[in-house]
Amino acid sequence: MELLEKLKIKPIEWIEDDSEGPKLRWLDTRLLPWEEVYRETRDYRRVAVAIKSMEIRGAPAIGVAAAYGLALAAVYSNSKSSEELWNKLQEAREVLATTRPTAYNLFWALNRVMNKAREQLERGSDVDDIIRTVVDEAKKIHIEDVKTNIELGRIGAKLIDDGDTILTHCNAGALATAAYGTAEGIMRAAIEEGKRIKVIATETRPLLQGARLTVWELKKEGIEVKLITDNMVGYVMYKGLVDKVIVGADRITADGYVANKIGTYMIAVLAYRHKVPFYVAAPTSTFDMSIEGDNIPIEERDPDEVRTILGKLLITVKDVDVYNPAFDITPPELVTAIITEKGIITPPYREAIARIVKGKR
Ligand SMILES: CSC[C@H]1O[C@H](OP(=O)(O)O)[C@H](O)[C@@H]1O
Repeated sequence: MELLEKLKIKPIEWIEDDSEGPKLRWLDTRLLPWEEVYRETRDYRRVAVAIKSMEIRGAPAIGVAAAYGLALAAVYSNSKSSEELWNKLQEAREVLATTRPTAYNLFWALNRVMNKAREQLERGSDVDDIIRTVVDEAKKIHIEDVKTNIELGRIGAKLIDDGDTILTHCNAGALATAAYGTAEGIMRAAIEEGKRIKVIATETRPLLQGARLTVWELKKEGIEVKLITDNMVGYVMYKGLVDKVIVGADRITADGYVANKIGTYMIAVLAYRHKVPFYVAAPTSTFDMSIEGDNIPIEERDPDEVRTILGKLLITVKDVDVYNPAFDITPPELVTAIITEKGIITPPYREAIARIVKGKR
């Protein structure tokens, strides 16, 4: 875990040196940029609440948190047998899996931990061995996410030129992952290589992840960032102020359809119209190889997220009907390239994704 110590922002931490047993600690992103408040728990159900309420948000971060949720369920299950432990893990998986439907990393992480636990169960391992396996797998997912982001950043930085202005949407940074970030990871890597970049961040209505999180994250590290409202993207591109777009992803299908924060599709269309490269940064754990086309489940959230500013200021008639999809879907023809920790994926996507994600030759 020494790698984690070097990173400036650590949004999720597994704490073991506590006399009362291990616990999970996380930065409550809902309170940024005003307050840096850390929460902690030993109860996997509280982790589920943190994911659903978006204290913890961002596809990779959700996966890491859910994996640690299973670890907490195992550690505090008080099971008398391996079968009892397995049943309790299945209950915990169900609670964690029903928090948010779109980010594929959630299901990828839960399945990876459960598969390891099942392997131990089928080998006849005892309760302690299964608990150890679950905790160790969650820790592996955590540290792998950091290493993945760093490698993805290094690979993606090749696409960035000195002097580029990069537009990004929502937050795909350290606050959306275990650390370092995907889209913002590419920005960090480019800067570490000595490239001078500027960032334009969209505010990202309705929950303002761009204004609240991306701006906070980049300013904290001295990275030049300019904030715009979502409806300014067209004019900013019309004026030629954007050299590249880099966004994250919540789920990518086997043929390159990209689910990401609502507003991403609009930006992709504008980038296509203005011939601006539109890059998607995502670890291979975001790819759902079981889906093709735009059949991605899109989360619809509380209407009051649209009716108010962060639940505090009503900005419309209080009972107005609302549509609040948290994500949209960008078709592959609008995506210039998908940057992963295993390489840069370019069209034709179905074949290239199978090669990179599944390692198929
Ligand atoms: C590193 S990908 C993060 C991805 O997740 C965000 O969604 P949310 O804030 O609702 O969890 C957004 O779509 C980001 O691109």
